[in-house]
Amino acid sequence: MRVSAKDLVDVGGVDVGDSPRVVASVGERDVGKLVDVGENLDLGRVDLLELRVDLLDDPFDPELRRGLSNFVPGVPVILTVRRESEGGDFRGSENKRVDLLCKLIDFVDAVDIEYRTQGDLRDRVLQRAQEEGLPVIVSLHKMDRAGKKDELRNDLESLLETGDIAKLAVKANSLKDCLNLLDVTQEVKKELKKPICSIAMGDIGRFTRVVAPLFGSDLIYAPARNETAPGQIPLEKINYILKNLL
Ligand SMILES: O=C1C[C@@](O)(C(=O)O)C[C@@H](O)[C@@H]1O
Repeated sequence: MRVSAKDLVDVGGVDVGDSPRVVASVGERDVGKLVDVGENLDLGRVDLLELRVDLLDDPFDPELRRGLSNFVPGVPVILTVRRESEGGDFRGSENKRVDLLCKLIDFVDAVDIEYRTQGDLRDRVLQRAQEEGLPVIVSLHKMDRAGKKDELRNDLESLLETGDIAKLAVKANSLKDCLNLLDVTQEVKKELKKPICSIAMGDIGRFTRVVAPLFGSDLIYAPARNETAPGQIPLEKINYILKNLL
């Protein structure tokens, strides 16, 4: 296995890899609302922002660039244009999606690309990010299943071979799925010491969103306003739990 990721990854001045970071995920239908979320966000404990551009009614809205520049001063931004098969809402072709990612990369601090993106298109994003000196989160979303431990381990290792931060989000259909994911997260973190994020989506997996950091997961995604994935816990609750329980 050739793991190229560093132990600690700098996302716009925030280190990812040594302690859990809270990512507020912003999913709005238009740029005006997106800017409004940015202006009114109670930062509590928000380390990073994720912009879910695929959730905009018009992801190509020229106003978006203006909205993105200095979105929330001081808080680094991750760019995501999620494809439909992995829980997103982007309706155009894969070429268009990758074009958009590459165009908007100038305005952000990190980019998220799905591992299963067609090879040459994925490489385009990786190369563009490298040119800009930006870290890449390589993500894999299994929307209806998790898989056994071996599969989960392979998934995390493949992600780490491809990008700087590995993000594995799977649908938990049983408590066993959650335990497997936590177990594998702990093992991979212990062995490879690389930045990873593990999430069990859905109601059954909800608790993993706050527990996974205890097992070595480095990112906690929570909605800035609207839920952007099944089973997310509101940001205020995440903050409360981090402050009082973890
Ligand atoms: O990949 C992820 C994680 C996520 O799917 C979640 O389950 O919280 C939310 C998405 O916005 C983000 O891009």
